[in-house]
Amino acid sequence: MNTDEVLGIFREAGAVLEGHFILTSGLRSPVFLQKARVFMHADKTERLCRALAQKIRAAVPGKIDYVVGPAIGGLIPAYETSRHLGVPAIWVEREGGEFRLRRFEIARGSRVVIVEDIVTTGLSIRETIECLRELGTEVVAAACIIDRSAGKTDVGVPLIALAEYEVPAYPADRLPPELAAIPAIKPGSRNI
Ligand SMILES: O=P(O)(O)OC[C@H]1O[C@H](OP(=O)(O)OP(=O)(O)O)[C@H](O)[C@@H]1O
Ligand SMILES: O=C(O)c1cc(=O)[nH]c(=O)[nH]1
Ligand SMILES: [Mg+2]
Repeated sequence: MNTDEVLGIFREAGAVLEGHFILTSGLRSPVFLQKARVFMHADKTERLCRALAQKIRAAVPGKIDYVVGPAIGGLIPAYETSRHLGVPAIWVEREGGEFRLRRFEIARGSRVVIVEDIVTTGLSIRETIECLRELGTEVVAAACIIDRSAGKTDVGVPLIALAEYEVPAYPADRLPPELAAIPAIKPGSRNI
């Protein structure tokens, strides 16, 4: 599946929003990919995640013990991708602001692949890697549906993106005037 097809699915679902958005990194952007509007459709989610699973299989040699999704955005794509990989899906979720594996036990040395929805700065994936490494697991790769950095983000492990789509993002004190003129909203779940 190529980038146009992935973006086509997002557009068809009404998931490409325009306005003034506060991203999880604190950056501001005129575009927000509201993945929930895609993931509400099982057929669209299946198409995307089957293709992502194929890309992961081609890129990751050896066994994968678990797929790990960072909640909330990673829950559905991690689950659906794991179904196509034939391995269990678990998740990390925030407790006191930090990602924790609250509901599962995982053996030290387990080989895991993180599956995210969207990557902008890679902050959420790096936080997930930190949590998983503290548990003694081996993070063999991370994957996402759309990489908004278009390959520029370094998360410290190979990042497998189904699509790369570069979208502008600005520090809050360096907004272009047309963005500063629009009230900002924060759609994601960090700090709520
Ligand atoms: O690469 P980054 O700069 O970390 O940005 C991408 C992250 O932002 C979103 O999560 P968010 O924390 O907004 O909450 P959500 O998972 O509930 O959507 C998205 O799900 C990714 O996890
Ligand atoms: O960077 C983010 O927080 C982010 C960007 C985006 O387009 N979609 C999303 O869910 N999160
Ligand atoms: Mg998220």
